[in-house]
Amino acid sequence: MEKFKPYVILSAAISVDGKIATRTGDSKLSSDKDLHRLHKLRAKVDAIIIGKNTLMRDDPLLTVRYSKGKNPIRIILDSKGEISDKSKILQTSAKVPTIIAVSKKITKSNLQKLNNFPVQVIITGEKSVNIKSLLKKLSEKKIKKILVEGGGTVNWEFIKQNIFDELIITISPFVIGGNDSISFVQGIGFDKISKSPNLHLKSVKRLKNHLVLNYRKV
Ligand SMILES: NC(=O)c1ccc[n+]([C@@H]2O[C@H](COP(=O)([O-])OP(=O)(O)OC[C@H]3O[C@@H](n4cnc5c(N)ncnc54)[C@H](O)[C@@H]3O)[C@@H](O)[C@H]2O)c1
Ligand SMILES: Nc1nc(=O)c(N)c(NC[C@H](O)[C@H](O)[C@H](O)COP(=O)(O)O)[nH]1
Repeated sequence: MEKFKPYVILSAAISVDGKIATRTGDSKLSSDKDLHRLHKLRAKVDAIIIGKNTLMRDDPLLTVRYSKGKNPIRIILDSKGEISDKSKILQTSAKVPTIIAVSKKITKSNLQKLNNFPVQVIITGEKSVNIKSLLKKLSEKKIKKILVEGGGTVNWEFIKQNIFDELIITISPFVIGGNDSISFVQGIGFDKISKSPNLHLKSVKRLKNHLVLNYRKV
């Protein structure tokens, strides 16, 4: 493990066929019990990372609401700074610390839009956000533990670049199917099983019809 890197947990709720959202972007897979578990976990990390598409589709708050505890810093990967100024994340940025990570592709007007809010903008990467460099900057800010809450494109980047330590996956009792629905891990994927990270199944917890699997990278 590189010394500069914070501890990274990838988290998702998947259908039994490995999807995190339908082709229309409907992603409500967790049960209330599972959301309580998720919010407890949020309270134990220093920051949460999501991708721009998840923000645009879900308009999340990424706060701790179903359990007690502090809100982690919210970090959005948004290469061109395209998120809406009406989004809940920007609208609540005075109350919850928020970082928007962008690349050099951001336009002046989008940078100006983000700077109208009390968020920190981190510019790294040529086309998309350079995640390794971002993690290094976050570790310099004493951010030690990060929860990555997807979506599939972001998950692939962390897995492809081998910059995660743990996976916490809830298997929800639904089957979604479809070539155009979103998988837990998008991107081109590995061409050989041997290229996949090796995972050690650390625990299995049953929450009624939902199964919470905790894997560590070997
Ligand atoms: N069920 C779940 O647990 C769960 C969790 C999260 C998201 N979702 C769903 O996933 C869908 C969105 O997933 P997605 O795969 O389309 O998008 P995503 O949320 O992974 O966002 C991808 C976008 O992030 C931006 N980005 C910037 N730098 C990047 C980098 N270095 N690497 C990767 N992305 C970078 C780019 O604009 C990119 O297109 C939504 O429908 C959401 O509801 C489900
Ligand atoms: N564990 C989990 N189960 C789900 O069923 C689901 N849809 C997500 N999705 C993660 C993504 O980051 C979402 O946008 C936030 O879970 C919404 O977060 P808020 O409630 O607004 O805090 N995550």
